[in-house]
Amino acid sequence: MLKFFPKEYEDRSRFSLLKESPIGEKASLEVEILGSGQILKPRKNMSILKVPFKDNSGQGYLTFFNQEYLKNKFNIGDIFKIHGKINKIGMELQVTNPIFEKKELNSNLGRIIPLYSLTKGLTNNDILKIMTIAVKENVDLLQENLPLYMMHKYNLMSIKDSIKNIHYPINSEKLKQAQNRLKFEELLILQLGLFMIKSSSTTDNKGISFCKFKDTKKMINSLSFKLTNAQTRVIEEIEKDMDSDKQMNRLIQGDVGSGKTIIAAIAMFKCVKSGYQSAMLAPTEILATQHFKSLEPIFDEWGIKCELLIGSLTPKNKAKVLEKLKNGEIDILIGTHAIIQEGIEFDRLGLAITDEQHRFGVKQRAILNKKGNNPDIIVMTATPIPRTLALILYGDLDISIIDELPPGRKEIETFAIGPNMIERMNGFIKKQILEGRQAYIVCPLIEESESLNLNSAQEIYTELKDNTFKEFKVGLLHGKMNSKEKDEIMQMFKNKNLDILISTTVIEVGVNVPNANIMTIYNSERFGLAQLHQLRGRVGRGEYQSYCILINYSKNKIARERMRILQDSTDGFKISEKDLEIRGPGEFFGTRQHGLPELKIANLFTDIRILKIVQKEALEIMRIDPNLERLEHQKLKIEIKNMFKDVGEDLILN
Ligand SMILES: Nc1ncnc2c1ncn2[C@@H]1O[C@H](COP(=O)(O)OP(=O)(O)OP(=O)(O)O)[C@@H](O)[C@H]1O
Repeated sequence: MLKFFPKEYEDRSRFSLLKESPIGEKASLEVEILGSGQILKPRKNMSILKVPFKDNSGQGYLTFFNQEYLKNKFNIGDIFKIHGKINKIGMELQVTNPIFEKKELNSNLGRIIPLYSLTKGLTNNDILKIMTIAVKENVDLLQENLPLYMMHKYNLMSIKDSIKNIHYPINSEKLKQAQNRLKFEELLILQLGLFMIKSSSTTDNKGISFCKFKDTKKMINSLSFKLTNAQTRVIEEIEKDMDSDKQMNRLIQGDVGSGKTIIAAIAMFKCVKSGYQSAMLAPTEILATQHFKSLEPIFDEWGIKCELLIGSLTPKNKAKVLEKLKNGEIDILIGTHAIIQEGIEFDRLGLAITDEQHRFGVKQRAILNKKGNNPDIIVMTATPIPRTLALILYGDLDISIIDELPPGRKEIETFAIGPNMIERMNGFIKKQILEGRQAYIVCPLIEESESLNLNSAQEIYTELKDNTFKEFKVGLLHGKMNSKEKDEIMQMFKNKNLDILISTTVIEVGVNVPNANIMTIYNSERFGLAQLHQLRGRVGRGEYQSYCILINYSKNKIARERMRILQDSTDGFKISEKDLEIRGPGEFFGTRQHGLPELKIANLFTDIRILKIVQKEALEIMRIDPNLERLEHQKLKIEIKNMFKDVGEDLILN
């Protein structure tokens, strides 16, 4: 009970005067009852109890709907504390269905009231009552998890006072202190846990040493382009990991178009040349197919056998691929994440490459480890995350960053427009197509929806194909199509059999069609900035000047400001930091999606200030006491195990 924290608070500590309280908002008043209640029956099945009152500013009525039984509670001259919404009906001021309490029973009014998550049959008042007992009878049993030196250093509130104040705040300042202290502890436990998982998974897991094949230079030299300095550096980091016999767990972070695919290819090349198999897992079938089509010819030159495994294969072909994989005839398997879940056996899996959308937690690693002899793991991400957060979200991985784009890329010109400019925009698209280019048009929905007033891909497709762009070849792509249909459309667009591709966000990650130079996004206000940046990254991948047009349907100031951020910057890191600043955590992924334990009180995004301090302390603890063996750290260790139990990672926290 004590750790069942309120989800929010209602400040009923400040009393106001009736006449000064804003109409339509909740207020706390101290009132004197002027007369007995009157019951009105405006309709059948409806009664209104009206009780006249006054305070120092004037008179009004408490009104209760269908609660006649309350009539006897109010007697002339009684003083009540009340809290409710102030309404003005004609000339009358009313407080509708207020919470009320006789003055002498001072408990739930006149203070900051915690509001808890409820479920059917359980009211906030029930919880308040139980919590009062729970706190009273148990709070003294609590012991500090945080080491004393840390409590002193940051002047943190004691655990007993924190728990008391979180459930029964004395005032808003004490509440803040209590919250900060509990957040501090929770974030520290999370961060320490992640650091420990990282050290145990890198120091304990003996992996494969790929030193038989040290030199990837030949393959690199045979490429049609020269690697950027950043790519070269990242390859060196990967090779170092691969040569060592520790299991690699590395995250490669690179902005859109920074050239991550080729890095994956080079690592797989090294793996295969050392006598092992490699798997590359993509988030969508479209992407898996694309990787296969671009990498297969490269590997073919080196006599490396590469296969694609996706849902649209016939059972017969699938069985063939699986058979060849098992007996070692296939060197590289490219597919979606499904390929590690299904009953697939490798002959000698040495390296798995995946993307950030599926965090490789212990469970996934365990599956993979079983499929090979602790294969190396590379996770790729194009989502730029500020370092503080990367340490949490990927706290168990080593991080490499590709902070440079291939040379010769032209900056994408970004425009934010209103719906009134769509016609002009279409004119511009026509002109570009006539010059030989192609365009993407992205919509937030697949089909029309009655409840959401948004553009759907289906609608826009019909409209553009039959009218606006009827002289051009227009295609439609969305997530509900089967993989064969998706692949066909994607292939047609790649081969320039389509001029315009209308799509939902299924094209968001990784799609690479260098001839396409216009990205148009309907209802851009509905997307996250990081997502818009990803979508924009689908253009500007070739030699042509590229354009991104954001159609913003919102008049809201923040929406306009967000569009401006995209117009002003093409740096993914800057964009995500700015977005966090103005929008807060909303659009960024939650901890759950990353397979992290659920937090009870801290928020990774809004509590970034605390997180930064905590990270410094966690690093220091790891330096002086990596296994948390010192007496003052032992309670933390127990809490870490508790926290990670839900995600199954307590297993490796010895
Ligand atoms: N060093 C380089 N010089 C020139 N072109 C490069 C270089 N590295 C990669 N490319 C090309 O740049 C394009 C983008 O590369 P890639 O698809 O690997 O990007 P990415 O990092 O995966 O981006 P995204 O996250 O958008 O998928 C590809 O056409 C690729 O061939």
